[in-house]
Amino acid sequence: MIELRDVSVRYGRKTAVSEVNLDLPAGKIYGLLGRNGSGKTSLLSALASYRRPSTGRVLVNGAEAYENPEVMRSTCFIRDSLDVTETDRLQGVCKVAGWLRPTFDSEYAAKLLDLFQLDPRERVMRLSRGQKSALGVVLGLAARAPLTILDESYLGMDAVARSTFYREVLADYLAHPRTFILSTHLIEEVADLFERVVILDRGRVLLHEETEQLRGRGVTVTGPAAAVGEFVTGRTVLSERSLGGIREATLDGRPDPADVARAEAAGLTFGPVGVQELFVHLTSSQPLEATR
Ligand SMILES: Nc1ncnc2c1ncn2[C@@H]1O[C@H](COP(=O)(O)OP(=O)(O)OP(=O)(O)O)[C@@H](O)[C@H]1O
Repeated sequence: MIELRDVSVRYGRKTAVSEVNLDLPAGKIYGLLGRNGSGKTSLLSALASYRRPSTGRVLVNGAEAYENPEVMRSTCFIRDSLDVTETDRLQGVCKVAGWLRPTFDSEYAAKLLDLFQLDPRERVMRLSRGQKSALGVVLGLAARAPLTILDESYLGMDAVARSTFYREVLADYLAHPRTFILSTHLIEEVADLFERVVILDRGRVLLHEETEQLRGRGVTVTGPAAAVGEFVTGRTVLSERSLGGIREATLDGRPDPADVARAEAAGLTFGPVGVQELFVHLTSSQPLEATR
């Protein structure tokens, strides 16, 4: 269990994280979402003991995390800067990771390098942006750390590499259950991985809930444009799109079951809502109003 108690992170007069309280039970995949500058990296740095919170405490299994060798050994934090020697070859980087971390699986690392088409003899400084991110994912997954934190680890990766990344996170999590925290701006493509979602907004926790519960906060309604227009009148529409005479609207909140039954009888269909749409709605100050 990871507990954050009144955690604040300040840089001089700037408060990046403000009195955050969170309980994160172990053995789940968490998605950490938030707009640019909302404090995700600052919070993760405190969580990973890379930074002492300006106020408050981070506890891992009841023990103070900061400068705690036991906690640091069981935590792997992959961030933008990667914390590796630029002139090293990838095979050397993996070797060092193996020396530093007893749980590091060198065979799995070699398999992942191959999956991401990374040449083990290449030097870190010669990698492209996306390849560097892939190396971060290799190090993060092969570390098999009980707490694995991947901070925007997809940056620059192409669609194939990202899909490999998500597939491997899920497969390796199922084979070796542990706690993952992934921060991302590519919400929809990764949302299915998350068991729980934490949304930060201007340094504060706006929401922490099961992904399914979050999806249940809204509903999509699809059907003939006029009928959908009639149904959404007076309701909050998060987004909508039309194709030919068909319109799909995403609504905030769950309509009354009797209204849904009547609408279904009239040919409208209802479905779950996307996490990204809810995120945009919850973190932007101007939701769309219902229109006919
Ligand atoms: N070293 C620093 N010195 C001063 N201010 C900082 C520093 N690092 C971050 N900040 C500020 O703290 C706030 C939170 O930054 P942080 O990087 O934690 O946000 P983020 O949610 O990770 O953002 P993004 O999604 O854009 O990466 C921002 O306003 C940022 O300008």
